[in-house]
Amino acid sequence: MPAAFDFSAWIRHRALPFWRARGLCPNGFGAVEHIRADGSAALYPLRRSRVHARQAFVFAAAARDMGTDDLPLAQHLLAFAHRTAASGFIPIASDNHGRPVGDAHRLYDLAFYILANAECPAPVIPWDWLKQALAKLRAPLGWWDDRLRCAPRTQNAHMHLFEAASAAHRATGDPDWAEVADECRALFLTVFLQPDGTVLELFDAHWRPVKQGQRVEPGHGAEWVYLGHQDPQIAAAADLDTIFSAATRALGHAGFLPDQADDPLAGRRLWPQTELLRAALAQRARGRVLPPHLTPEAIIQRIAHSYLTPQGGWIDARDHAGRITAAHMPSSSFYHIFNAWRAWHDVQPRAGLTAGARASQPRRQQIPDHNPFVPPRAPSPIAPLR
Ligand SMILES: O=P(O)(O)OC[C@H]1O[C@@H](O)[C@@H](O)[C@@H](O)[C@@H]1O
Repeated sequence: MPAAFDFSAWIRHRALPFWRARGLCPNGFGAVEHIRADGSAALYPLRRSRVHARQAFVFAAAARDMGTDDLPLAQHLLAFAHRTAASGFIPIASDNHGRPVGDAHRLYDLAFYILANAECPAPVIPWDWLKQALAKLRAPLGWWDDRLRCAPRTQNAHMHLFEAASAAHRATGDPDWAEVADECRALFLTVFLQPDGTVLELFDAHWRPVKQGQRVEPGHGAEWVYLGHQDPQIAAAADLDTIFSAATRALGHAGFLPDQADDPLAGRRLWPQTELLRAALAQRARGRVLPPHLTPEAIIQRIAHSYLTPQGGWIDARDHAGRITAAHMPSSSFYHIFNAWRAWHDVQPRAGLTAGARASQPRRQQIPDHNPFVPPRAPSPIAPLR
């Protein structure tokens, strides 16, 4: 089945202009936390630190892969994120005057600082600063989730640290980042991944799974299938087919991944669907024959019609019955969408390229501006650009 939805045209001509126009603080204090359903930027809610870094990643990636002029914007966002951490600790968030709020120094947020820095052709944040920031969270095995060593410890933060450290190693060739990735990989293979292919989320200080609140997020299983496919050591050591089967066992009747497995009333955010798309692309690249409802073409159509808006925004969450539950579009979801676009176009991470060579090799794709949704779809509840 040919894909009717033009993902590239949507990203270039709808999403990037929409988020450039509305997703940034007009006073220069980073990215907004979300855009409201009426299309207006929400200027007052606190902006989580990860949001500036994730949007920096997206704009740097667009500059690199699509040849857009977004690199200065990415650099501005990441430099702002860095400034909010002038104390040496990454705040939980910043306010609409750019002031840091909290100093938890979360591993999860730091992972996105590292990832965005690696995406830029030259570091915006000194790599040594990022290494020191990580050293503040060092644990006997892995890293603490924040500087207060709050429990439970999470696989999620280490999954994103694995992604970021791998990117930092590709960008710099620095073996220190390879060591960070090695440790996260080992944790995945020996602690997080279960024999039945599920991935547990929560652990105590000694990496024993906690019982209370323990859960399985199939979106994370799907994410590991893609990350594992990109990583020869995981691909050799883990059974990606079993992980893919475990994640897709949770699929609802309409073909969407719920946020949580084993809960018939679980809602479904946008991001598990983009991770399912990446996992399906990985499985196909590995020569697996996918059932019709799990082909990448089928998944992208479902994403386009259930979540993406013609204006370049998104409906971020629906409940188990498909009803819209998100009142706004979080900026943080663009990172997932852009990564899915990368996988869809098989844009591979490029190892061994120097920063200068990367900067001079943007993929200047010519993408015509036409309706990315073919055939025309029902009007979106999101207001058009004014
Ligand atoms: O909830 P936000 O910040 O949009 O993040 C969206 C999701 O990203 C994924 O990669 C995971 O880390 C999830 O646990 C997280 O919920």
